[in-house]
Amino acid sequence: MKVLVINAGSSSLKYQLYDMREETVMASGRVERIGMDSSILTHEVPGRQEVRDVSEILDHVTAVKRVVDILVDPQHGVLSAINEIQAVGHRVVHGGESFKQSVIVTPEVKLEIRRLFDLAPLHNPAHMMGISAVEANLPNVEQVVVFDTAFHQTMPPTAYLYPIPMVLYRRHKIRRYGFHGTSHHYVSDQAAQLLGKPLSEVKMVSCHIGNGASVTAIKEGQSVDTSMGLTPLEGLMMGTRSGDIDPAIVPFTMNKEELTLSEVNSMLNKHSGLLAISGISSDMREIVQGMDEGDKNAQLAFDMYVYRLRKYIGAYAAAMNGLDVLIFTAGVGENSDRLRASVCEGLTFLGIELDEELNKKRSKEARYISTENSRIKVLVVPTNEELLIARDTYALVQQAKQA
Ligand SMILES: Nc1ncnc2c1ncn2[C@@H]1O[C@H](COP(=O)(O)OP(=O)(O)O)[C@@H](O)[C@H]1O
Ligand SMILES: CC(=O)OP(=O)(O)O
Ligand SMILES: [Mg+2]
Repeated sequence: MKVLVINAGSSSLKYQLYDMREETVMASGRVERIGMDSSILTHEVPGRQEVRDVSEILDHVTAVKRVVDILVDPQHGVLSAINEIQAVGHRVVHGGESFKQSVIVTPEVKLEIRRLFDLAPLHNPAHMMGISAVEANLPNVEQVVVFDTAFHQTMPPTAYLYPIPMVLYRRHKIRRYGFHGTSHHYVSDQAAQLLGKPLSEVKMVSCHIGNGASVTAIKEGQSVDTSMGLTPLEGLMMGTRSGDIDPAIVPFTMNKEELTLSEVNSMLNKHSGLLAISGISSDMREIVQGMDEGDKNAQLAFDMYVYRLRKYIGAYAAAMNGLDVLIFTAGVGENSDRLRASVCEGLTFLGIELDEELNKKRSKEARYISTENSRIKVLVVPTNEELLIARDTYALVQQAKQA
């Protein structure tokens, strides 16, 4: 079976086409700047040269059409007809409390995703556009949605409730949901395999450090706490997001600076984090470069980022009364040995001992970066959310066929 995986954002759409027989990626790519003056489609087929196409793509329906067209293109494509795509799996960031696992898309499921627009205004409307765009272009294909929140539905109320009036939870479902669950789930499985131990025997802290960043405490293979909350703003300092701040800063700043709700939201989501402190960039590569050139603000941004991450790791070790494995994943976690070294430097009291050589080695494989004697094992595990989405999609569609 061929499964197309789609991660639709507000102005971008990433895709991967899988052949599920061997779980191979046949093609992958992304459409960027949807709805802007010139959109860019980048398409890659393993072993062939990357294709870049600049044109006007005004909406997600057109974006999916372009993706389908290039997949069947005689020169750049990998399929002879579009009906070879038998199922489409979508990443959906917010599944609220309704979805504890992936599901086949039905009218009820779509209604529920719409109901959750309020809780993930940057993400869910874009995912819904992706789903509708597939309906328009591939009308007879089964669609599956895989939620970032699903893996975290095992958290106990002590972890997911906020100490605010309970009526807000009852009326509006204000609670911690957590995100990047597909990634935390995938890397914890991979880590257990690498260790050769069942998940039931290990306490893990998984650090997904990309553009968005979150930490999860995983006990017996289940998420027991995670740093993102009602929305993907809480927790760690990120590229452009503040992470944890005193909530009183919101009304105080609104008052002093005469900001509207949407302005303060934009300040915390898009103009904070590494970008705000460094004044340079939200990209960790540029921060590290700035540090090396002696830029004090870049150094401060890096130090704050590390300090806040280290505090979460300590907190989650306490939350689980122990820690056996620390995992780094996603763009920064997989690629920045500097970040990993700095985080671990302050965690020797826990029994973490990093192997400098192993930490510096570059590889696409899951690997140890701690010394043999390190009491807590430290791993780098490349994430693969798309593969988990493809697997869930395949499994659900197979099940539906047999039913
Ligand atoms: N070699 C590197 N060193 C430091 N950071 C890196 C490196 N390569 C990528 N990154 C960081 O990874 C981030 C993207 O991570 P990624 O997980 O792909 O994010 P997302 O999926 O949220 O878009 C970039 O913003 C960049 O800061
Ligand atoms: C939920 C979230 O923050 O996702 P991303 O890291 O893709 O922005
Ligand atoms: Mg990501």
